[in-house]
Amino acid sequence: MGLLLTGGYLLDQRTGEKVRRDVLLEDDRIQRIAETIDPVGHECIAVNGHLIVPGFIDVHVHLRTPGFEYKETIATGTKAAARGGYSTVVCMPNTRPVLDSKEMIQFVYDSAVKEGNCRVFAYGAITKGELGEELTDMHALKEAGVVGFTDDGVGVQEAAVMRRAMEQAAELGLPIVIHAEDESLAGNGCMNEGEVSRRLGLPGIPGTAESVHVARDILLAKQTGAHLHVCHISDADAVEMVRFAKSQGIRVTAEVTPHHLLLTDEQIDGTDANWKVNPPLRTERDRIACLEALLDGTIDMIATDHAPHTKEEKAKPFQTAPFGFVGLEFAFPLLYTHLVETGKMSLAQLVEKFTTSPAKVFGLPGGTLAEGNPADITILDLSQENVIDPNTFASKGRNTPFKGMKVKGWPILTITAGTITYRA
Ligand SMILES: NC(=O)N[C@@H](CC(=O)O)C(=O)O
Ligand SMILES: [Zn+2]
Repeated sequence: MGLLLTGGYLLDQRTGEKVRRDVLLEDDRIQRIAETIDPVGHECIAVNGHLIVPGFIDVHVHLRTPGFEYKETIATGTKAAARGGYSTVVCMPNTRPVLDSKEMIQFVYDSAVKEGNCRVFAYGAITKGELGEELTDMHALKEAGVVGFTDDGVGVQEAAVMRRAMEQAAELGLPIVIHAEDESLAGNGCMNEGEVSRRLGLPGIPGTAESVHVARDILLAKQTGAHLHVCHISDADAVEMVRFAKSQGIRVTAEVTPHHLLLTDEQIDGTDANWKVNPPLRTERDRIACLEALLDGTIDMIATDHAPHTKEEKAKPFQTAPFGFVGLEFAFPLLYTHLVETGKMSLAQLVEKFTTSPAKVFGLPGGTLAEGNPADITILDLSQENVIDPNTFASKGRNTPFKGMKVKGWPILTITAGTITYRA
């Protein structure tokens, strides 16, 4: 007996057209895709004309375990992921202790088996304790199953440390995933440096704090042959560097967040730390550069940088509150509404940035719907319109500047490895 999804539509990958298809799942695989499939002997779910897409993949998620379980746990973070239509997340190592050893990776993977609600992969740290000094045992981390290396949350300050990390990563065939931030330029900034920060009298983080590291690491990737992946790109010059690197055949990929595609520093009044994130919301010029780069393929994928913090932490003054937004539970409808419904990008293109592209870049399961592939599936109701209401979140974090926004195109069913993980 299989699980049969009847009466739904798939997106034709070539034409972007919606085509009527039944989809049969057996165990953890897609068994069959056809115009009609005989329901006899199967458990049926009537999809009622909704859209069937591959389960979403988010390569930048802070699950906060171990050490910060008061912000998020693997149980709550992966439940939030399933509600947002995600089948797979890759979690960040800036936990306490840092995920910088085989044992810590194993701990996260064991916990995910026990309490997870989607597939969980982890990055291992580049340096021990994310202190930027001593390289981790990257070989051991690979054996433990990491999908890449990052010191996310902080930049690796020493170019020579990054060079050695890239040499190792190139040998191991895994990506170096960068949080691009030069601390000597970022200083104690709390928002983008520019007209708005000056008007508000708040210390700024210049775009160069990001672009200088992106440029440096592209050159090191060229030198070492490592695959460089740029996290949460937000600065127009950094985007231009990635475009140039790709044109030169340097192995670089990049992700952008929903907030850097939709928001700018002009919307910040300095009173609400739910608008504080790193990298900071930048200018309209930067935002447009990110959007154009997403459209022309310079930016490969969308990642939420889901970074939960407590209400108390985010109630602090703008200068002292922690950086970060949650994002898993509404990323798709948010972008569907603002990018697809407004005609800026096609539905097929948006889905690709949530699925096929991250799967391909990181070699993750899922990402495409085909017979024999993993049964990782999301069903979207493109006409359903809801308000983003933090009180309904499964995440412990409520910190989002998108609160109260009405958006369309919500996930109504998520299936991971053939198991229903969310049903509206
Ligand atoms: N993005 C953020 O503003 N914060 C992240 C760290 C990070 O992704 O850099 C966090 O861990 O809270
Ligand atoms: Zn980061």
